[in-house]
Amino acid sequence: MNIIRTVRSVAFSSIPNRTLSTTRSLSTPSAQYTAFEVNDKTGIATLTLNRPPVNSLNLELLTEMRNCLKDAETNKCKGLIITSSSNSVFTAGLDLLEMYQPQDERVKSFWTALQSMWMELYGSKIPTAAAINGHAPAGGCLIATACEYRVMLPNFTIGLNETLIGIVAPKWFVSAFLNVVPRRVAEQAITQGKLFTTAEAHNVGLVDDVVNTKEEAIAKCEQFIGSFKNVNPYARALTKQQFRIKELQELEQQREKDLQIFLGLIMQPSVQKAMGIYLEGLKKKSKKQ
Ligand SMILES: CC/C=C\C/C=C\CCC/C=C/CC(=O)SCCNC(=O)CCNC(=O)[C@H](O)C(C)(C)COP(=O)(O)OP(=O)(O)OC[C@H]1O[C@@H](n2cnc3c(N)ncnc32)[C@H](O)[C@@H]1OP(=O)(O)O
Repeated sequence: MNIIRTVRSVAFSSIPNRTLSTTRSLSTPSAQYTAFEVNDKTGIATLTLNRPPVNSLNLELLTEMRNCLKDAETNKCKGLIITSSSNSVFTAGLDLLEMYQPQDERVKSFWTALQSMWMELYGSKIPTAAAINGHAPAGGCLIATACEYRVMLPNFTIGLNETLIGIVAPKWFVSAFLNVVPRRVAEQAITQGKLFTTAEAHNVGLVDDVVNTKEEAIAKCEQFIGSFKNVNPYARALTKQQFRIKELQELEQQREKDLQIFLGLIMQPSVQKAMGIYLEGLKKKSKKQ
């Protein structure tokens, strides 16, 4: 891949207890919806989702996320932090327009890219952390739970709300959720399509910490990644794999079947109708604001 390296100085003087540092921006020429930077001092990469207004995950954004993750691993970064450029939305989840009245080839590529992105993030060798600085419904929660650590800002929401849209969260969405939330809480919440407030999410273990600002969230993620500094990275990666291999193998072996189930479900007229109504509701709400 053709990686452009630029060196960009970032003054951290406004952040207490931080020495001046630099970040390298590694970005592919086509990067449109993401910013990817590596802190030269800590070796930690930050992937910022930047697809206004709500960072909904379309094929291009998913592809860019995969490229960033690959860059972080190839460049032997100490860890990866995922965050958002928005002040109110981490990501609104999958771009509903990819699934509503979709084109055949595009929707297949879209779902396949989502599967790949999830497997690469969930199974990543390097430590991963989510600085959730906004709402994280559905696919947003999927990305957060694929990471090893989550910190969230107050008064936002997170969860798997698919049933409220008339769609079903696939098993692999649920499996990562189950890593952090007790089974009974998960079953009730996901069948109800519940979105947890930050405080509720913290209470059930869906997020590990709550802080007030994005800077504090990034610092918490750095702290988490830094906690592995005395751990052999190879031993760490293999140990992580032992915890996650089952879900990864399950999806890898069922990829085609999972795609066909997805297509079968979203192409049902009743599902298309429910999605259309949901989208319309979002648009009406957006116009009122
Ligand atoms: C056995 C089963 C196996 C397989 C199953 C198969 C398939 C099903 C699996 C499919 C899985 C899907 C997971 C998903 O991620 S679906 C997406 C779920 N996301 C949501 O429900 C979030 C919807 N959005 C919101 O609630 C709000 O937008 C949000 C709280 C995030 C932000 O609110 P805010 O007030 O800041 O913004 P809005 O005014 O609401 O929105 C601005 C514009 O953005 C559009 N929008 C919002 N979300 C989406 C989205 N997810 N996709 C596309 N577009 C979105 C919204 O319509 C506004 O548009 P305009 O009016 O400005 O044009």
